[in-house]
Amino acid sequence: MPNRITEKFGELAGRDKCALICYVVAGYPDIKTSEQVIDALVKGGADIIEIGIPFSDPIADGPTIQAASNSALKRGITPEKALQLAKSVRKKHPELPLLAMTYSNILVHAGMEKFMSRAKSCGIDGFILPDMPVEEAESYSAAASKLGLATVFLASPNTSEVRLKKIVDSTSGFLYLVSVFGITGARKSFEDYTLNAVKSVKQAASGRVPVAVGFGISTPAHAKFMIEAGADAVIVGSAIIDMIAKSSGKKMLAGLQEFARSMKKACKKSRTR
Ligand SMILES: O=P(O)(O)OC[C@@H](O)[C@@H](O)c1c[nH]c2ccccc12
Repeated sequence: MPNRITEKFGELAGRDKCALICYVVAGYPDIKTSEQVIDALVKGGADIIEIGIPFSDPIADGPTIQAASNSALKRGITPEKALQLAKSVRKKHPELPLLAMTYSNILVHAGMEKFMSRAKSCGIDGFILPDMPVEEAESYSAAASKLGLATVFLASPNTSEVRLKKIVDSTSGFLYLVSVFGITGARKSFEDYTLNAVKSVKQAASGRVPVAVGFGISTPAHAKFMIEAGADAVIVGSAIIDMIAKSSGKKMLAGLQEFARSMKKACKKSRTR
């Protein structure tokens, strides 16, 4: 089922480019600014945006994103307000692939299909639910395919071959490979096991679905490392949230645009592969 995500990957592959996927927390530091953050990242070259819908118990998130989520929740962000943000971004960026990144409790609480249908009407192209294992995703995947929404499933460096096959068969849009063991948060460097994981997941995906790598990526060199291992996209979250926490106003937005530009510049496939 083609949608903005698959079209974007197709367009980039044709130009030997990789996708830069950026994660923002809806409502952090406030709704208006999070929309300006998205504008700045897109201006800098971000290809796909993950809109984080803050949740009270973000188990897979490191301190940076937990703090941002808690701050947004304290300022009164709700799933509905996060979807309103998506709607406003959609108006400004008709072709920008948008993913809702949140925890399955939010969907279950609101009514799975009802929430997904509402998200679709606000311009969301797909979901990433880090706590939705592929083994329990039947009704979620059924609702998504009925609505024409992508469901991005996650694999990690120690995902078994059998489970990886299930994830490749079930994921749509792209497959999210978590680069390291542990939680989100900018890392200084990556070890060989990450390199080997990218290669083996790419092999398992065998061209059926793009592979995006996330967790810890915060510099162009990191992006290059993942792309040279075979990644079709890199995902950056905490490094962006850190920049928002450390700055404000026009300076912060200009910094984010420049950061996205420098990361996007590294997102090109080396022809030698
Ligand atoms: O923050 P990092 O280390 O750059 O990783 C991306 C990550 O933030 C984003 O994709 C994400 C935010 N919350 C998550 C929860 C689980 C998996 C992934 C995520």
